[in-house]
Amino acid sequence: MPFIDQLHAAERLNDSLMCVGLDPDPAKFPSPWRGDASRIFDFCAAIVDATRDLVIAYKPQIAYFAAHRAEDQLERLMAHIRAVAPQVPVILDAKRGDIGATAEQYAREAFERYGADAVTLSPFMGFDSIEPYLRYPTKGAILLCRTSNPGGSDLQNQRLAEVEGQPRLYEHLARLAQGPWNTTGQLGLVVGATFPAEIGRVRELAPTVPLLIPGVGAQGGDATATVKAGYREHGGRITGLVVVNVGRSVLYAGSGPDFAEAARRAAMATRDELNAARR
Ligand SMILES: O=C(O)c1cc(=O)[nH]c(=O)n1[C@@H]1O[C@H](COP(=O)(O)O)[C@@H](O)[C@H]1O
Repeated sequence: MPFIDQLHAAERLNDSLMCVGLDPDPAKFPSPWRGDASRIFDFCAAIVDATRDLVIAYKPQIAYFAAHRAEDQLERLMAHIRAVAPQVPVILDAKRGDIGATAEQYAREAFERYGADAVTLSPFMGFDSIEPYLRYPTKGAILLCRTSNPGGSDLQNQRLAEVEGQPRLYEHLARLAQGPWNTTGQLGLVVGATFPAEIGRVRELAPTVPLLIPGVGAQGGDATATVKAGYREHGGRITGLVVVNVGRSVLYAGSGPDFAEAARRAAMATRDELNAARR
């Protein structure tokens, strides 16, 4: 099933707009496992087991695995998610961006080695750096557009004097993703929850592209404002989907042996808050 259909199916199944970001940091693990990178799989698997009926997607961030030489644990985690939550799509957060020949290898890594359903990409190098991912016609490619970090404004908010109407860079990207770049219909855009006005602007320019929205929770973004700005429904059908990522506020909700139950409670509260904002 194509990535975007998978998102819609998981949204219906779990009544959820919430993605749990799997960013395992051994320094923050519960006490018996604290500091132990060999427990990355165990930690993430416990979070998945506790939240698999509450999410629209999972988003493992590859750096948290690679930094600890734990790619084998990421492979095991991908297999675990497929086994216990087969209807939940997995977005590999890798933020790749390189020339076509190298991008082919990154695409192979994301989709064939890890079996991800979608991958995050930096569009800075242009369409030919995105195109190799689009050769996998059912896979998602989610382009950084208006990121949640303060420095996101440095480039993304600049106006493009050469383009008619002088849109900002992120606005230009939103138009490309809605239109000419979306050759497979499987593109998404990353927009930070820390900039709700820009979420609304991206939604205007890209009315049907799913938005992956990180920044709720630890980065201070507001769940309700995020949904109001980006989510759209028409005649009982979702026309503008949002996939709202939460990482640390769920993963580290507890620090004792009951960490998975604490994560479930935090995840439930966020899912319910997101749902209340769309009803
Ligand atoms: O692409 C992303 O996922 C991403 C884009 C962005 O603009 N901001 C952002 O925080 N992220 C990722 O989203 C996650 C945020 O985690 P928390 O701040 O702990 O909820 C991290 O994995 C970041 O790498």
